[in-house]
Amino acid sequence: MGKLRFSSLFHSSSSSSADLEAKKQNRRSFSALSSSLRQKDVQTNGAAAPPAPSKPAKTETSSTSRMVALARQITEATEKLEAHMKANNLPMPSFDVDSPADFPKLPEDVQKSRQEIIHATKELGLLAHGPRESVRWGIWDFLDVLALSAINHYGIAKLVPTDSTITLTELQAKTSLDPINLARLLRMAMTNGIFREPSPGVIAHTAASRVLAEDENMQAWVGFNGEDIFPSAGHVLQALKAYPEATSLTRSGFQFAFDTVDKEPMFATFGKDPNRARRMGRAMASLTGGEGYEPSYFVDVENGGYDFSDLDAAGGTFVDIGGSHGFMCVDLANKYKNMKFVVQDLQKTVDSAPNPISADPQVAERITLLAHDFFTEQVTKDADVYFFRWIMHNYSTPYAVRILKNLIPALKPGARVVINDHCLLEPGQENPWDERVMRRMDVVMLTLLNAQERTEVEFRELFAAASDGFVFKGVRRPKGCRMSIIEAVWQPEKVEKVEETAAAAAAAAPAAAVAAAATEAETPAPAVDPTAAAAAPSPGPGVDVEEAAVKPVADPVVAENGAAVAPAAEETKVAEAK
Ligand SMILES: C[S@@+](CC[C@H](N)C(=O)[O-])C[C@H]1O[C@@H](n2cnc3c(N)ncnc32)[C@H](O)[C@@H]1O
Repeated sequence: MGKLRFSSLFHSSSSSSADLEAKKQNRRSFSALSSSLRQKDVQTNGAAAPPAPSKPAKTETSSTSRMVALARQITEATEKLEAHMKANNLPMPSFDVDSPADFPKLPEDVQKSRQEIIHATKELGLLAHGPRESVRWGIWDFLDVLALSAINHYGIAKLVPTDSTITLTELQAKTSLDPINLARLLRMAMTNGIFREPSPGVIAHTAASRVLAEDENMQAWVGFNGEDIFPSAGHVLQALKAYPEATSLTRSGFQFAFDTVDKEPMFATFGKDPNRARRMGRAMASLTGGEGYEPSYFVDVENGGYDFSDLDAAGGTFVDIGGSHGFMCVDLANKYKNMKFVVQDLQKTVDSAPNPISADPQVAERITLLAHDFFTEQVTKDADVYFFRWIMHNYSTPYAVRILKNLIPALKPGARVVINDHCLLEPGQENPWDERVMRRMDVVMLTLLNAQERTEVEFRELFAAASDGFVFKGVRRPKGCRMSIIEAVWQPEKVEKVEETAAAAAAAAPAAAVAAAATEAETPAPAVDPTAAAAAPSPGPGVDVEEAAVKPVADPVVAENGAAVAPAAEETKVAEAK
């Protein structure tokens, strides 16, 4: 049950191609299963219909008309956006230092126009550059990161007054950067609308550089990207060459960049450095506070969020695993007045949560914070919902399967497992803005953690790999939200049925054939996870593949904030949480 039946999938392949296939499957999904499921999923999963596919790419000969079509689209969409802003007395977008840093929440159709402008200007720009020049200069984008990262590191934005200007010489006196390097970095950033130079040698803020001066979470976001992700990205090729399967938490670009290969996962490194950990925490706050990620999308039923009315009527229990400081449970408890909530996270996170968790006692008394490591068996038994938000995408398949398996001993029939994460659509199905963000996030996950964003098929396979008892319910996505709601329900009778069928087949088959089949089904593919291979002898027949892969790093360094976390001392029953 729940074992990855690798060898049966490719028993006819040569051993080297089988190795390769096993590595691929361990990383992303089980491709043979994927292709057979893909068509069915589209028809049966109940997910919100994907947006209309973008127009097929035009051939070179029609690029002139495409350019004009894009220009018209940009004009129309811009006029629509501007009309809305004017009609509502909203300030027009501008680089001016006093311009608002964010758009207000726009009606759906106006937001769509805004997205069209962003996408069509990008496409038009690419066409106008032409293929060769686009590639030549596209690869230089890392220099934008370098300039912004240096400006942020030296805190230059905070040294520039918001209501006047400053000369480069004056600015230099306030930093250790000499005027020449200061000027070249600033002028590079100015090509992206960050700072301006109203007269030679005189620097002033734009709206964007002002954000950098005033928004601490944005400073952390730039710092985390520039000083942690950027060096890691520069080492991904090295990591992939050394460990092409790219599943281990201790062999990603991050470890190659910071000399921690086979020593510790990124979160453990951050756990030893409070400043770096704090910066990442703030960077995450910046990200998750951004457009399309607000927790309200999950709560707002009218907009496609999750409706817990039935559970509320029954006084049910919701467990937020890796729930940080419990903000999602606070939002839900504000809406649902009878449900109980358990927020589980690592000890350090639980210890730093606000106390009380809400100023409203009716909310606070229904929320329990509990130290629990999700790489150990679930301690809150018989809850109605086990919820993971921004968790699964931090882990490659072997780890993610282990996390799901750890739920099983606590699950009652009908228990729901709800994941709130990105869910990748087929290329061209996603709206272009979200597609860009999500594809980038997928590669960030590879860079730092050898982890990944997933498609619906891959989520389905994750549950299937954990146990046949998880019945996949599908994926849906609240309107305007970038995160999807992925759900499975625990139906243990399914496991029993599968086991009965297997037993009946065994009884009917000749003993020798059954023995051979069993060996084949349970023998893991070679080298499924390099961490396992390095730390333990190759697992033999009957060894659970994911277990072998996860074990060496699950204890205890896998803890995301780096704490060496002991499993919770005692089991917590739902009753205790009430
Ligand atoms: C990316 S954050 C997501 C937080 C929250 N769910 C949200 O939606 O913002 C991951 C969370 O998982 C917690 N975490 C990491 N490893 C963990 C583990 N082994 N057991 C429990 N929680 C863990 C972290 O402390 C952090 O709060």
